[in-house]
Amino acid sequence: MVHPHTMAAREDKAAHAAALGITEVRISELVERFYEKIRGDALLGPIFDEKVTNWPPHLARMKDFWTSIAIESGRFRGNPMIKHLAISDIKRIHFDRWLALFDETLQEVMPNAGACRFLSERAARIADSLMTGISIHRDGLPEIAQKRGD
Ligand code: HEM
Repeated sequence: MVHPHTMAAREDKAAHAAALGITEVRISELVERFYEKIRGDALLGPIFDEKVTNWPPHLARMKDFWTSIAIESGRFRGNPMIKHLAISDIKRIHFDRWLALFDETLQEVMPNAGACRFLSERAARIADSLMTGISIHRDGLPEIAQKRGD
């Protein structure tokens, strides 16, 4: 049985998405257009070209990912941190460019400012946590290094 609290949270999420006009069709459009821009981008295109050899499954996963975030939890099962740790030389500038293209696509696809803001904030938060994870993986925790005196 699904726990009643889980059920309530699930309904809240679906209701929130519906109120903002975030639908599966719009998420699908968002993902398709966003990765078109990414592939044509001078900074990000080459990174994706190297890693993604088969686009349809990647796009399907990303649709599941955004559906999980915005409409219905549990659609996506994956490990974004591991995937991004495996990209050498990924830096803040890449995330900033990624977020700029994402925001641009939101404006084209989503029906109102509230939907754009919601998805933009979620993307920015995830980008920050990926970037933090990548920095710690590379350089260790600066506070700990300081306490060690190195
Ligand atoms: C610097 C910017 C970024 C680059 C270059 C990048 C690149 C990639 C690459 C190459 C993959 C692996 C594809 C594959 O192996 O099939 C991937 C997967 C993924 N990315 Fe990113 N990404 C970036 C930012 C983000 C951000 C900000 C998010 C979320 C808001 C995100 C969400 C994901 C997810 C959910 C996956 C699938 C993970 C999985 O399958 O377990 N990415 N990304």
